Amino acid sequence: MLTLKNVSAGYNGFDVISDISLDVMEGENLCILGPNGCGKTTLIKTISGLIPHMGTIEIDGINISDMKRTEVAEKIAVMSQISTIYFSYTIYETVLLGRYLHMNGRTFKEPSLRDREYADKCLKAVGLYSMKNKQISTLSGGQLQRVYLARTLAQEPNVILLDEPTNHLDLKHQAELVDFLRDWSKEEGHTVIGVFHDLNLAMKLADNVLLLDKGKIAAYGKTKDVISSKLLSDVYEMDVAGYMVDSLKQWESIQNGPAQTKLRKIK
Ligand SMILES: Nc1ncnc2c1ncn2[C@@H]1O[C@H](COP(=O)(O)OP(=O)(O)OP(=O)(O)O)[C@@H](O)[C@H]1O
Repeated sequence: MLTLKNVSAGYNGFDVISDISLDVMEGENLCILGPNGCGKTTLIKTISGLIPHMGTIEIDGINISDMKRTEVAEKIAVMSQISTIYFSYTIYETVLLGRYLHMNGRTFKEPSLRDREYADKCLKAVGLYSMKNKQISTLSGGQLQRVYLARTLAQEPNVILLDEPTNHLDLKHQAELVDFLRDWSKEEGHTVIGVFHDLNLAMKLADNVLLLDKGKIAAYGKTKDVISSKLLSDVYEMDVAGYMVDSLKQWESIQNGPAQTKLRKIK
């Protein structure tokens, strides 16, 4: 569905990612992992056509360099990171912006019944329907992140690209997002590619993992194979599995340990 062949890209004439080749199939969840500054966001920006690249990126066999930006946007949607809000729209209006491509020249003020129904469907999917008339400037980081997810879904893309989509979400909403993305990716014609720092979430979501190190592929393959590989610890320069097991032991000791002194609720 999405193929990269020997892709390199960067800024001001310097490559940040180089020689990236991958093949993402319909129904697949691919997680991109790697330490800070290794080029994960740059790879997402490259796939979405935001920065120029060398090499080939194809979607359904068509080179994205031969497609108009609107044609790429019909196939690929990027769930943006939270940025400064300059204009305050309502949640509903923000999600409706995701319908722009489907509006065929109609203005933002006159969405069709289908546009409105689809925006509502996306709002229900992220659990924000009941507050759809709130201004986005009044939302918490986690709520805003869910609005952006709804806007991305409203675009009705085949491929969703996510850059650290869970960084403002509480534990429950992280788990819900991962479940949601897994289900969404298994619908016909869908694929999810996401950057995650949380390896546990990546393990829950990913069919395959791409591990980046200094802009190059350090490992690429089935999630279990990449996560269990020694390369993971080499790239992160720490004993990743040991760290995870230690954390788990602490949780186990809490679960199995003696009753804790009762904490008083502060009123
Ligand atoms: N707009 C830009 N102009 C110049 N250099 C940039 C730009 N954006 C990123 N870089 C550089 O490219 C490199 C990779 O950055 P990128 O944001 O892709 O990394 P990342 O793996 O997503 O990092 P993190 O995990 O910290 O979010 C870094 O050295 C960064 O300084």
